[in-house]
Amino acid sequence: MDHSSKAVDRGAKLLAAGAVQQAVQVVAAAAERGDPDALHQLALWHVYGQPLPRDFGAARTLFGRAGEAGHAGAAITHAVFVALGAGGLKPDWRGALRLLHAAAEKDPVAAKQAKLLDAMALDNVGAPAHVPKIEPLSLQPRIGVLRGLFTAAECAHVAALAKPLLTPSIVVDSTTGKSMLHPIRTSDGAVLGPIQQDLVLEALNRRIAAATGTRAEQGEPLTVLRYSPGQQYRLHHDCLPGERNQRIITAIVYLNDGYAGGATCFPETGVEFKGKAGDAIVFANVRGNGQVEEKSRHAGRPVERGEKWISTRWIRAGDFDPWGLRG
Ligand SMILES: O=C(O)CCC(=O)C(=O)O
Ligand SMILES: [Fe+2]
Repeated sequence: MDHSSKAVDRGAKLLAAGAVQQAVQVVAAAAERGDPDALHQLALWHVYGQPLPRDFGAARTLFGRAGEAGHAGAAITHAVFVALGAGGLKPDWRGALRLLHAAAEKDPVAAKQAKLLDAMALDNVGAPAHVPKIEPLSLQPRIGVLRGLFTAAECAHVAALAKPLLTPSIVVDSTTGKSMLHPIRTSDGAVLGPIQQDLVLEALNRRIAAATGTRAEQGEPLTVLRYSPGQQYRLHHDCLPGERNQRIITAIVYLNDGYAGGATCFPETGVEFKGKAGDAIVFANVRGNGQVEEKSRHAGRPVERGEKWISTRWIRAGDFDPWGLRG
């Protein structure tokens, strides 16, 4: 958030100085007086679990109060929390839409989201009425294409949401503790988790779930990657070593086209694919018996000219809720 109240600024300074209790007191007192930024700050602290205990139920209530007090971003996050069932409440898609439409009356950002959502044919639980059929590229392993899974406007929306959050793919070397370039992936990336996302993104996540025959709860947060010329994703497997709740399916939506290079390829199958903006490639990372499918190894070839934008959804075997958002 660009602007914040005096109390929130003071709280940040106190926190930085190690005066944790005072920081919380100052911000909580302002929140009690109805300061929207202070209410929002308390909500975020309950999400981070620092300096307040992690509590998605409390965060949800505070986002709601901050939104009602006029904090536009909080109203949007509140709608997402309602849709997701954050804090152990029942997911409520209709309720979330009502909240967003109410916010849209005053906030142009919410209005734009509402417009994108209004253009989607969704049922009562936010699932799409129609999804494209998977066109097979390979049967063993299963690799297929979903043409036009996202519209051009939706692709632009996802990219715009991620853009300010993109950071270079760096990893910390476990022996030296130094940051270094990621050895496998050289793109810039952003993870659109519950507090970065909006209802449009949630509807798209539900569309990916419907199109892959999975439940949205199985999905990791949507990740956006941007490759500049020379950047690539070297040959890898999406399964995680030793993971019990494995990444069984990957769905990659191409958010743009027109760049040179950058095809997605599966060397062990001969499949090489480059989608048009809005197309998705979907593939299985495990076999029918749940064992890792080695032939699903793949790479994003180096981009030669222009920028390549994709969003990836890694889909787990079971529900994925590492923060206990749904209680
Ligand atoms: O950039 C690509 O085409 C591949 C991306 C990828 O492998 C992934 O996101 O898991
Ligand atoms: Fe991958």
